[in-house]
Amino acid sequence: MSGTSDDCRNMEDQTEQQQSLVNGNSVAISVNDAKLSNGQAKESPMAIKISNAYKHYTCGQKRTPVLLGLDMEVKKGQIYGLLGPSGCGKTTVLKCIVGKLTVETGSVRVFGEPPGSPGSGVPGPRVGYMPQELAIFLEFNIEETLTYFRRIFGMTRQQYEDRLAFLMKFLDLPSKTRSLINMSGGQQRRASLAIALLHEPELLILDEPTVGVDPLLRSAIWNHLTEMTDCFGKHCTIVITTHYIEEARQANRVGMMRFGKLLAEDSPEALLCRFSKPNLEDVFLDLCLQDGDLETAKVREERTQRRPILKFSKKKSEAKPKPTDLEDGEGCQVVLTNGQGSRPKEKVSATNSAASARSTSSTVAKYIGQKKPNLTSQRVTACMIKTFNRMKKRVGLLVYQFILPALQVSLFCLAIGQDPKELPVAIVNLENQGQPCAGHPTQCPFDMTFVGPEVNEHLQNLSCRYLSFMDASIARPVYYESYEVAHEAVKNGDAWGVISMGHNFSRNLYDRIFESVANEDLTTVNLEKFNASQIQVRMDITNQHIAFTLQLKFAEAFQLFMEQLVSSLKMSFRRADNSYTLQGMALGYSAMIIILERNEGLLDRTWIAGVTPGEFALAHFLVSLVVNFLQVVVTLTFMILVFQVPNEGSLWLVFLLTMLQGVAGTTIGLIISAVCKTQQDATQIALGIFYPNLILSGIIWPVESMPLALR
Ligand SMILES: Nc1ncnc2c1ncn2[C@@H]1O[C@H](COP(=O)(O)OP(=O)(O)OP(=O)(O)O)[C@@H](O)[C@H]1O
Repeated sequence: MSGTSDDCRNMEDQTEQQQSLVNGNSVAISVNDAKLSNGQAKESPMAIKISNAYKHYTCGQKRTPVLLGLDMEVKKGQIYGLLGPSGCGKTTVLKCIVGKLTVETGSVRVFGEPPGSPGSGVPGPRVGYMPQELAIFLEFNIEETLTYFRRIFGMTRQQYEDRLAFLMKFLDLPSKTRSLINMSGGQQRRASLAIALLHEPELLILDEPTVGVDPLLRSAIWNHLTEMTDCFGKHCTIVITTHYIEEARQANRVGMMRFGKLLAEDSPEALLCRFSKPNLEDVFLDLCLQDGDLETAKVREERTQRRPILKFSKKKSEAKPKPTDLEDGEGCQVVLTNGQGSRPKEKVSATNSAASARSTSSTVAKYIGQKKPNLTSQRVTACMIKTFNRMKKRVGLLVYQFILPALQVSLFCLAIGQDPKELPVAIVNLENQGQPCAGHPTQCPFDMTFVGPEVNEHLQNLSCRYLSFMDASIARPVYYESYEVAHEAVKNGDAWGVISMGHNFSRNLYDRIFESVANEDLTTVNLEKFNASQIQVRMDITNQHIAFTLQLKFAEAFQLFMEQLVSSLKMSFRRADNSYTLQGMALGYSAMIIILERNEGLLDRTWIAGVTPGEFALAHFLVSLVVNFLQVVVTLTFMILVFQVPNEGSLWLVFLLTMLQGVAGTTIGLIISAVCKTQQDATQIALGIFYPNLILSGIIWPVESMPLALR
């Protein structure tokens, strides 16, 4: 440990102006900012100002307080190190700054405006954000990743090429075409940092950027950050959180945070001086002791209750926490460590500092002061290209997108809508003593004149002729000698129904037809003969679909039989038309897309880069439209060309209707994606929607049979 009282006195001269108290009304000025001009301290404009911020998270019934009257000030051109133990609320503060979260009481101002306000540029190109999680497209390579953000930020190709070359060298990244998934954890974090640095924003928000980075590179990163704030009229402001408290010695100003408030905020030197400690960790420990070390969760809870979070009082004096008294720094000693974590002025030699300076001078100025430009189409295009690229990378998804619909249609056409096969049907033909009809003629002679059954063998055994029109591949006849036995077989499940015809079926049917032709009035037909000429059908309707199919087949056979018979009698007969409607529902693929991006942290990054929810949704909608178009083409091609499903109307209307179904599916998918946090939730909701849709759509049962309200 070494130090001199002269050093400390110099420091005190500067820190007199700093007043680094959390709730101090005096203006805080960092060491680097305390430049004298005409003998007067020139105050840098404020980049970030957080006043009396309160916030809590709600998880079910549980409210977790996170910010408890936080005050924080960051001036333009500063590197601000936000330090504190895990869970104290650092990330929450950063998210409030970039506009991802809002505070419940108090205010947050970035460049003088609330984040998210129109024209503030935050979220947008004025800010570069590196979240704690990786938040990168792992299936992309570095170039593809940075190109996505280049499009969002509207950088020219030349600017991008220069910056890419610099970042590759500076961050020691491997080949720009290597997939991120094949990189080490440290390389992935550096790629994530490259995204935040790409457009050289005015405000850089870095949430633990040096985790998993080796000391040499960590030092180079700090060096670069320092250059960014030093070289351009102090326009670039950096807020950085880190677990390595000592590396924050290189910041212009540090805020020490605990339990949702700042215990102290000042330059590292001033803090070391005031507390007479050799390092910032010891300073933090001292501050914790002052704040009430070993403060248990219970004590904290009590403190929270004393000062309710949802207090809308504007009286700052009531809400602010007790300031840490740093005023007693008189006579303190500046304690210098052995060069580790020295101030920016004593830079650690950066491996690529020259490259850094070159690059920054060539490109930074182009972005400084740039407000959120009106680049809607550019950002939508960026999101669309990114989504197409992601699809291209995921072969499985591509298969899902285009091959699955074709497979589904094929399965649908093969498995659904076909007639059931080989259904046993009990036949009781008493006219033929219950025996099969082998040997009986089934054809009427051409141009036969009706002369009566006695003299025309072709009109005998009409029961057999009727049975000959039955499609045996669907209704397989099983002959029984009595109705009772046949009925028993149906009851036992050996047959799906009974067709029975009486002893004199042909004669009675002939008489019935003859008499109706002669009298032109069916009501005059003898009732006994009428009954004896009927074909009796009794069905097992436990499976309604099979029962309906068989009834239809029996009716079709009867229609054909009568058509032939009546035409042989030179009578007219009108045949009814059949129609078959196939209805399908397209499933939108989009239900998972937003969830995946959100869970990977990519969505936040995209928001903070300035893409609005509307632009993001539009991009996904347009991509879905293209996907739908191809799906519909594949589906209709299979249905119409391969499976020959008849289309009686306009093909364009069929195409349009199918597209509209796809659009409906996509829209539902986007809504599900927006409201669900996990893929499991989305799957459950999608399934939950599917069944009511299926049941109410009329596919299974006609809508006409439903209660009016359901229709
Ligand atoms: N979405 C959330 N819902 C409920 N609680 C949350 C949520 N996000 C954070 N928290 C809680 O809020 C507190 C502060 O979290 P935050 O991430 O801001 O801490 P941190 O200081 O950044 O921690 P670390 O250094 O470990 O990243 C923690 O107790 C955390 O569990």
